[in-house]
Amino acid sequence: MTTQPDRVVLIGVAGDSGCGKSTFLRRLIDLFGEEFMTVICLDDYHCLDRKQRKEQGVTALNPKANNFDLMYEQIKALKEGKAIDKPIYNHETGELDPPERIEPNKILVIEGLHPLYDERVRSLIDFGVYLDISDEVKVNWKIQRDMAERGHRYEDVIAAINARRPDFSAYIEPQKEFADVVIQILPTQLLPDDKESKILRVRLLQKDNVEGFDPVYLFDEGSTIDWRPCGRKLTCAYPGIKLFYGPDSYYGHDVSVLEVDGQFDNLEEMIYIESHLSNTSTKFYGEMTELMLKHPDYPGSNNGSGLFQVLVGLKMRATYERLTASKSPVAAAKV
Ligand SMILES: Nc1ncnc2c1ncn2[C@@H]1O[C@H](COP(=O)(O)OP(=O)(O)OP(=O)(O)O)[C@@H](O)[C@H]1O
Ligand SMILES: O=C(CO)[C@H](O)[C@H](O)COP(=O)(O)O
Repeated sequence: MTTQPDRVVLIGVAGDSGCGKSTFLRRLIDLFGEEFMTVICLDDYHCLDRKQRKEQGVTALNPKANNFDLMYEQIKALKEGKAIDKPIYNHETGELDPPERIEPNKILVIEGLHPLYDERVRSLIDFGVYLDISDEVKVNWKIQRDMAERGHRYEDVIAAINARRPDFSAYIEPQKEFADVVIQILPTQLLPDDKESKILRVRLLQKDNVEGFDPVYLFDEGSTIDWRPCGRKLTCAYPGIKLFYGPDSYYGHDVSVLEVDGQFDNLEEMIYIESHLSNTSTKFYGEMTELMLKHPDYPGSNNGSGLFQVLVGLKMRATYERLTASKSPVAAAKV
């Protein structure tokens, strides 16, 4: 069930398949509530089905395989409070199913390969995130998932990743530039060689000077800080944990970087980290920790990826509240 919103706030979540978008979306539900949030997977705008892509020798990442005109028209209509009949791409058959009716909702999330690709669609987005998984980590996650859960062979997983690489670089990666925040997932620097990417170094790149978005910072805004938290207050096994905060430049934009390398042993102790962060957009002291404690079972909950997904979610909520406050304070208070 949805309610007719006064203002539809549009969130874009960009990233490759298998890079953690679903986990991130589940965390957003904690902040917005399932009823007020509608998610559209942009795979539904594939205009070439699996057979046609094969015949024409293009991947799903190629803009030719996607109908950006329709995507723009329909997302715009939803933002204007109008219902749409959205196509459905069926991943089981590789074909398009009959369209489904989508009503506007308070929060509309468009997730997938191309939310920030088309200039017109991009101009509608109120907050955009790009999930940037380094090649090394992507290969390890995909191998672990596709071999264990989907019965794929190692060589096939590698071949599939390699086949997508050129189009990924040409059409997906350039979207990083347009995101308000990028979550980068990299191999740890705490160990000389972590072959399975068990320990991660996760960076949150937050664009500076974006209206209404105040980047989260550690200790002192604008400073450069390396922090090894006290082992008595934040327990963590070998190789430990390291945080960093500081300014940087990214695709010509000034950004504030927050980084966590390593993993947390005890999520209760996140309160120690939370007490040293500012501009988190929490509504009460401990809210960030509470949100992390809700889902200790989600992938990445014990490292920077879970922490940054929660922080980005809090920033999205702040954007929602800012954009709806002037229109209807009652609507904002309901979420
Ligand atoms: N932060 C993380 N830490 C470790 N593994 C992760 C993390 N996020 C995701 N994964 C791994 O990647 C897999 C895919 O995650 P998820 O389903 O959230 O991604 P997705 O982008 O929605 O994928 P798809 O588009 O293929 O459905 C998970 O099952 C898990 O194995
Ligand atoms: O990158 C993808 C996004 O999910 C898929 O590969 C794309 O949507 C094509 O799907 P399928 O392989 O099921 O035909």
